[in-house]
Amino acid sequence: MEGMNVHAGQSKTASRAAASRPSSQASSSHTPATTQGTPSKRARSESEAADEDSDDAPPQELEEHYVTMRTDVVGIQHYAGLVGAGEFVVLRRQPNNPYDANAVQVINAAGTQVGHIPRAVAGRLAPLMDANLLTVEGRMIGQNVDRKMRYKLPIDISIFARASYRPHLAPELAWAMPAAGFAQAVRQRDHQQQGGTGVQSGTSGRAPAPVVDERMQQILDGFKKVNEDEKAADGVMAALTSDLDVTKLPLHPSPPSIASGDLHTDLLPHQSQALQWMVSHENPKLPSKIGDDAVQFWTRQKGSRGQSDYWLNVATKTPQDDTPVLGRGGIMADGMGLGKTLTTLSLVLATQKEKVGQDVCGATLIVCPLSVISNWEKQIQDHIVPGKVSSYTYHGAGKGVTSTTLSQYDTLASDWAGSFGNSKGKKTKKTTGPLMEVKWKRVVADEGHVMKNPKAKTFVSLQAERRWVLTGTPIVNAPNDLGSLLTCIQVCAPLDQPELFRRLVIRGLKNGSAEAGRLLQAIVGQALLRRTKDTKDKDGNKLIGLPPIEYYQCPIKLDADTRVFYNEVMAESARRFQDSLRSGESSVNILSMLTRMRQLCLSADMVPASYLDEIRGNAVTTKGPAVPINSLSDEERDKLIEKLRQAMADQEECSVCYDILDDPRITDCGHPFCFACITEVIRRQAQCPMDRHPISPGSLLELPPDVAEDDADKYLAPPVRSAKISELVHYLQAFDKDDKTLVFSQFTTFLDRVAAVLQEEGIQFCRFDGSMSAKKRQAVIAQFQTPVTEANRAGNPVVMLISLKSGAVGLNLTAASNVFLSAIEAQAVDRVHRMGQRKKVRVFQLIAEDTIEAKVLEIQKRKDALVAKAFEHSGTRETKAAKKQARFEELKEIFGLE
Ligand SMILES: Nc1ncnc2c1ncn2[C@@H]1O[C@H](COP(=O)(O)OP(=O)(O)OP(=O)(O)O)[C@@H](O)[C@H]1O
Repeated sequence: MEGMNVHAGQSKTASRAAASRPSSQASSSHTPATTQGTPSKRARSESEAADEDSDDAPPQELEEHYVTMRTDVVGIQHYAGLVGAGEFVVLRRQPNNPYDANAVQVINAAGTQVGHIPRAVAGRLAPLMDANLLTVEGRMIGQNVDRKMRYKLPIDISIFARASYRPHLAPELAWAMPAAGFAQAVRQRDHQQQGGTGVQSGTSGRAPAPVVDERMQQILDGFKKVNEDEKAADGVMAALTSDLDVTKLPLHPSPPSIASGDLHTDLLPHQSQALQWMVSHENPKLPSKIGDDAVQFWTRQKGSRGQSDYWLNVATKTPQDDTPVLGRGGIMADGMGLGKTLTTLSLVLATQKEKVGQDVCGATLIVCPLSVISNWEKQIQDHIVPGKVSSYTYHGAGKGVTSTTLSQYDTLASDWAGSFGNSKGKKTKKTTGPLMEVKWKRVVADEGHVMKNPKAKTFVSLQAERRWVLTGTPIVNAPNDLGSLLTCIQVCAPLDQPELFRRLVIRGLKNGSAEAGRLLQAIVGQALLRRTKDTKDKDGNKLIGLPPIEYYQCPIKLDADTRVFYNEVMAESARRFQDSLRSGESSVNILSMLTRMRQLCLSADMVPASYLDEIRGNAVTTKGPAVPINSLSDEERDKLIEKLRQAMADQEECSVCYDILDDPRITDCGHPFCFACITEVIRRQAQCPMDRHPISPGSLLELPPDVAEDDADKYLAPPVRSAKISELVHYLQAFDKDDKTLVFSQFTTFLDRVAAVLQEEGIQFCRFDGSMSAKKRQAVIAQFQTPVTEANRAGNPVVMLISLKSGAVGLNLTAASNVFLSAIEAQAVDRVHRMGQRKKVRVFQLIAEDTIEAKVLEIQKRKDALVAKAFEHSGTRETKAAKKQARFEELKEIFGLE
């Protein structure tokens, strides 16, 4: 989506201060007809789309630049808003203006009104704006920072709209063209379309350098690649942070330590530096005099001729009299395993005596994925002297815990669902409950890169003095990830507003503007600290000494029966895929075929024998009426439940939204969907999208409440020895008997099968997956992290079977020195290759020869991003249409159809 030149007509820039977008889409006599869709259903603006899960965004047509014209902002004398030359301003419709129903307000980046657009211009623009046919943006040419009495100020107004509207809109906008008398603004492409700002990295706004230097080029090139290749993100981060010499960061003068009686562990130097950096970012100070470097982009400026000094935001060019409010916090983005948890706990200790504002409690709330909660508990236990920090793990309201009780702890750890309700219905955002009632001293989002809407919105709605995001991967998919993090920490306002960030940074980056790159670099310099395992200290040593990693790729030969089955499935799948490409039919079935082929590579029995018939279309399908679930036999019902459970375990996608099943339901004809998706389908056509079987709300079945934990073992599969499982066991038996090993899989059903064989072989193992409670997870990790000794050998697991989805982030599993993976997943390897690891780490990839696995690896080498997306079901920021297109391309490649 970021790649699209879609601009918001009603920017959110000023939304904190004032009104929201007019909801009416009043049709007007100016509304042109179009043969390409109804113009009144204009592509949503970026700001609208950003309010929702971007995956849900409908396909959008690009808006393009139509015209930039120069006019005035009038009525300046009536309003308090100050503007600087070059400042981006918001043009907002004001339909309730008592003097002019067509009024268009001009609002500065700080959200204060500056004036209006002249009545004649507004009269032309308003109907088109109301009909959502175009987007109008303003950039000031004049300024009133000197506060001299003025009635008007020149402004450039740019109009953007869909390309397909041009034949109809162009006549409507003829009045804006130069020939019609309007002075066409000098077309400063770099400014108008690329969001130029004139900001120099980390400084107080010198003139932009005209040439793109090498490092900047690296940033820009990197960003072009980030969408395609996650690995490029690391390079971009390195380039973005290269301005800061991290070796020169000051140490904390008196960090919590063994000597101070607070910790059992002394901080490493890089942690002490991080602590000092965090403390200073919680207490930022505005520049004390004119000429001092900008802080969060605010500089002091001299007022002209007897006027008092004022503040100028050098990024947005916003001048103001009021002292700017600086954000407190930042993004602690040290690479994985550098000890961000202990650094953050030290921040809690080091600031325990700091004064907090009125009504603010002294507690730090840490919000993180469920799998990471136990890590916080464990690290508090391991590193902090008992009694120094009071901590509590919060698993949700309803247990009688009040906000008053919560606010009395020093730290609280909570998972997202625990804090804010689970996400039944994707857009749920719970903004009530005890956590929302407390004014926190500090809120911390751990593994903060998982924060997308609505999580980010919920995090933003927590009341806190200081806000932190901890993440080892600040850019996951796109540069806008940094914008989202900025929004979460509310630092560098008003750039923390998504709309402005997109306008000033993202658009420019997309167009290769060095100025936008410099602005981003400056934002990173203000708000983010990042070192990696490869960063060297001032003596040239790595920050943490880690043993080496060795990677092994091990080819596996499928057994003869599986090979025959596999070849048939592959041939049939490729044929079906080709058919679907020809007919334009959805690729739904093909995606599940892909999953089936991957399962065949793991263990043939994961795929039912009837599967070939099913994909050949020979399976009997019921075309009778919708069957109410309560009329099914127990046996039929159990079968459906089992099928749904399997779909969940395999992380199958919903065939309607192409996303992981959310709040799943299974139809009586046996197809799983998200509840919201299938409900919408039923509303429209009451047929199963997979086989056209009639369905109704009554023919949907949901999973019964969670299986009791202790029953989990009863799901052990029969001990089937596929080629891959046999090879895995062979390796495990060859390892030193005290070596510990992680076996990752995306399919928990595969882990079931491995478990059965390990049990038969007498190899001690434990499991870690999404079905386990936080308590059980913590117990399992503690058990696995216990080194093997003669005394405990009997009950000490040497293998952990771990689900990739729930175990790849945030865990400390340094007891293991071997890792088995299907694809090299950096995050999974980082569970083991981190501080505390003493042995050499070996990473094994068991790849079934001449299969989709091998093919994918081959592609991976050529086109990393393509494969990453096909095999990972992690959400991205692509629109649904873009995602679908990308998948098609991936599949074509995998099936050898290109
Ligand atoms: N100063 C220290 N001395 C010894 N061990 C430490 C120190 N600081 C942290 N550790 C240990 O290093 C390991 C990694 O720390 P931590 O989990 O905080 O990393 P992280 O930066 O949060 O990584 P991730 O991004 O993967 O969550 C933990 O086992 C932790 O206990």
